[in-house]
Amino acid sequence: MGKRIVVKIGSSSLTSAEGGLNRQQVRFFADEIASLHAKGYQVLLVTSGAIAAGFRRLGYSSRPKLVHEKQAAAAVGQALLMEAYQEAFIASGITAAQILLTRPDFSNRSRAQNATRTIEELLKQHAVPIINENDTVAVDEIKFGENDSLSALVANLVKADGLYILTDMDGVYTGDPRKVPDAVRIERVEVLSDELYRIAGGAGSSVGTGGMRSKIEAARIAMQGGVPLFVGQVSVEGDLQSAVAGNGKGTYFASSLHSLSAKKHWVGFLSVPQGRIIVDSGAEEAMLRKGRSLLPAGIVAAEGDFHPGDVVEVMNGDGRILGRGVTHYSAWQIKAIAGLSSEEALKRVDVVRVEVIHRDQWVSSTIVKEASSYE
Ligand SMILES: Nc1ncnc2c1ncn2[C@@H]1O[C@H](COP(=O)(O)OP(=O)(O)O)[C@@H](O)[C@H]1O
Ligand SMILES: N[C@@H](CCC(=O)OP(=O)(O)O)C(=O)O
Repeated sequence: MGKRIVVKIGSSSLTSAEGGLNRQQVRFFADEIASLHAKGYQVLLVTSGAIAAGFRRLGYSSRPKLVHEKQAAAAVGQALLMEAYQEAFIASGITAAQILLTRPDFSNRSRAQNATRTIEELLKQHAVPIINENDTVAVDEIKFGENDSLSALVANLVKADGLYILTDMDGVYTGDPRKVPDAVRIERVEVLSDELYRIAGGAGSSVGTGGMRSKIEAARIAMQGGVPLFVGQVSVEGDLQSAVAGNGKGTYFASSLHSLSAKKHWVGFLSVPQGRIIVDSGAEEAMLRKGRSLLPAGIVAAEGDFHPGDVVEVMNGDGRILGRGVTHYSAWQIKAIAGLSSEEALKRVDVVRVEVIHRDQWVSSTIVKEASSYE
């Protein structure tokens, strides 16, 4: 692996269940990063913990649930978090820099370019960019909520050589080890499978948010962006170096051979879907396994009010989201042609092309192999 890496540290590694920052842990991680920095690595840190660090100080007895309460807690906690990191990094002579991002900072081209330029300049000056979601302004529909996906998008944005998602478990197990005692660790993942999504559960602690599920989603984003990743634990001195060297306590994910085009990356990870199209099992099979476009015959129904050119989610009859794509039909046009042959559909509505979603504008939400084989 090369020398530009993104390290993500979760709330569960930095804070206690009762709320409040564990400064010793902050110092520990800063020292681990400093020793890589001293070896010439460019390190970007994506850190969670603002809400968990701030809620008690603000007077809540447990992690708040309502959005505006979490935002208020984050406003307090983010300052505490940065203060602790600044102090810890200064001890190693490293300048830390705060960067707060929201989803539009990735999806809007000029904002993404601005963020990239700032990050490149910080790295050039040997600083460590410390990134978190801008919790106080992120509105619900576009919020990451957990930082796993954010860290994967950052890794793709800066074309990192590796992403290291650190958590309180030493890897992805065949079941949540807190609930399945005989679960075993998965050492290496070459291709994501439905099985992996099934075994990855939610958060194990009261401060963590995404659990293993959001780490698998982050893996999908990074792998398809061409970035290999590690999900695991760094708990004693030297663990981060071992992880970077390839013998860490965790699970390694290979990057996909064919990374997604910029357009597909936007459709799959950055767009905000405007509605849903529900498809039958034949269409599901054609789209997921055979890399085909979605045709009117496979459509069951449409939900939401969307227009041609919008991004929509595609769902099967069991309520499972299969992926996202750009629709060439509006919601009402879809209602008029659902289940019809292509020939019949073209007689009923005036559209530019018969495919409802073309395979070139579609990203499957599960299996990397199929998704990238469409390229
Ligand atoms: N298959 C699995 N393998 C390992 N951990 C799992 C699995 N499924 C669920 N988990 C849970 O995910 C938790 C880590 O996620 P989370 O609490 O969100 O941490 P963080 O704050 O570090 O992001 C673990 O503590 C564990 O209980
Ligand atoms: N941006 C939020 C992240 C919330 C969170 O708990 O994320 P994570 O620990 O990565 O599951 C914060 O700093 O509190």
